[in-house]
Amino acid sequence: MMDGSPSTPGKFKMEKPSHHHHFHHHPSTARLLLRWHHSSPLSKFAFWAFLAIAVFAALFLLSPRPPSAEADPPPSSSLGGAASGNGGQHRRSLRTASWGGPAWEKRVRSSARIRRQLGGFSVLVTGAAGFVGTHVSAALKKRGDGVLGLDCFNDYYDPSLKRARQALLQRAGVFVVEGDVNDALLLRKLFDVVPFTHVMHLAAQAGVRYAMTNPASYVHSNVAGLVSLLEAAKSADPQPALVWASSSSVYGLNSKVPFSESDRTDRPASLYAATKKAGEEIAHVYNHIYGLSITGLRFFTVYGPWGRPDMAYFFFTRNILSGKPISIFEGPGHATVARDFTYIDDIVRGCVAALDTAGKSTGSGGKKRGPAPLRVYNLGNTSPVPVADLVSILEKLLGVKAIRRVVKMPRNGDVQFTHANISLAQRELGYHPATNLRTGLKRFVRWYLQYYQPNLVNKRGSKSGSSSS
Ligand SMILES: O=C(O)[C@H]1O[C@H](OP(=O)(O)OP(=O)(O)OC[C@H]2O[C@@H](n3ccc(=O)[nH]c3=O)[C@H](O)[C@@H]2O)[C@H](O)[C@@H](O)[C@@H]1O
Repeated sequence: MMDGSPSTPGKFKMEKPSHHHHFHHHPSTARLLLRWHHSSPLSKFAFWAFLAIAVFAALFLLSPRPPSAEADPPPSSSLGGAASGNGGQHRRSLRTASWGGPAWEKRVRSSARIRRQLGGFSVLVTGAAGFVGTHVSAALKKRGDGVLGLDCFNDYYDPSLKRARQALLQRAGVFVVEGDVNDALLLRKLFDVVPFTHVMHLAAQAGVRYAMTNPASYVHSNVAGLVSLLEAAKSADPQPALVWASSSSVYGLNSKVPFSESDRTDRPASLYAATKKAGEEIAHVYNHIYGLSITGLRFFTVYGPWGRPDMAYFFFTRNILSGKPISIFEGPGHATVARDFTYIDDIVRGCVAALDTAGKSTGSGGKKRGPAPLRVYNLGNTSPVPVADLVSILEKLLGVKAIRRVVKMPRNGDVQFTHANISLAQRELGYHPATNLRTGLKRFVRWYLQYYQPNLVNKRGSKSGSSSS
């Protein structure tokens, strides 16, 4: 398994039960038993109490882990919603639903309050503690829109990174409610408390290869979670306009480049892609029946500061720095594997433009009043880079040679090549990506070192003046 692999439900290895020990053949066990026999009632009580707690803790830890990642939700902490599920596997939660109440509602309202004069939005951002969600939330807040976040803080990747993003947002005045998009009660409550003008739906189970490990998680977040959200949005009055994250992976085995929105998307190569494609079809239904204004954005391999540790550029950096080998995939016949890597700031501009240009939903209270917009856009960089070149850039920026292992691309859902045609987004959203991979990775590396090795950076910084540009 690759080092960058996320934590998975399977990561808790069950120890083989060892209760078939024949302790009467075992002198030390026999001695222990004898001692136990003569021990005081108090220490026996302590023993049983300890055992009960251990069993309880083990049951909790071994229960299936929650689903989604980047963005999407189960509970915990003081504001957690109801227990989140994972397809058929529901994670047990020791916490009870604790959202709601006047103080909580006040926080929600205050975070969602519009603070600019003309035409401000009130936006519910799902997956707000995710990579893209954090950046979009901060950008909207900065220009005076009201922003309320929702995130489940699951452990698909290190939740402490999500917590750090949450802290960042909190300082900016964005409250991130902890809860699952599958929690219909919580969603209804949020729409009752705030008349959201827009929803930026970024909660999802991301990652292409992890879909082979935990398929249920993709169905839970990307299909059931999306439907749950659309149900809440269509019943809300007023109905919000919805912008959500689809994926470049929907192009699947499409070999016509660059990929245009009108190209075939009926040959996904991964379950992840299939759930995103399903999302696009589901969007059509809710637009058609309920008059919801919906915009799908097909993101192309988004990278940058505060990024996702499960993505290649991120764990390559980690491995290069720690002297571990990295696997660079190649296609059949040594064919290059390449991605249209897109920098986060460009993506944020695309997201905000999609919100700005989203027409209104026409329904209310679940009834359609007229046709509403249904749109889909590629948000890429239109400049694919081979993965091997990405590694060379990282080597230069880090000043460390990578230990490269070129391996045949495993049959794990990856496609060989992505390349976005962005002319539609250019025309209709004014989307003009402005960051090449070198510049974007430089900013990523600067953030990475500051975040993970602040002491080293400060030392280096004090020797050479400044490490940033
Ligand atoms: O464009 C998208 O919609 C998708 O972009 C990324 O998916 P991916 O492009 O596969 O990004 P990485 O997982 O970071 O992989 C980047 C490249 O590195 C390659 N790779 C990955 C892992 C590895 O060990 N070696 C390796 O060469 C992959 O084949 C791929 O070409 C995200 O992870 C998805 O969540 C997102 O939906």
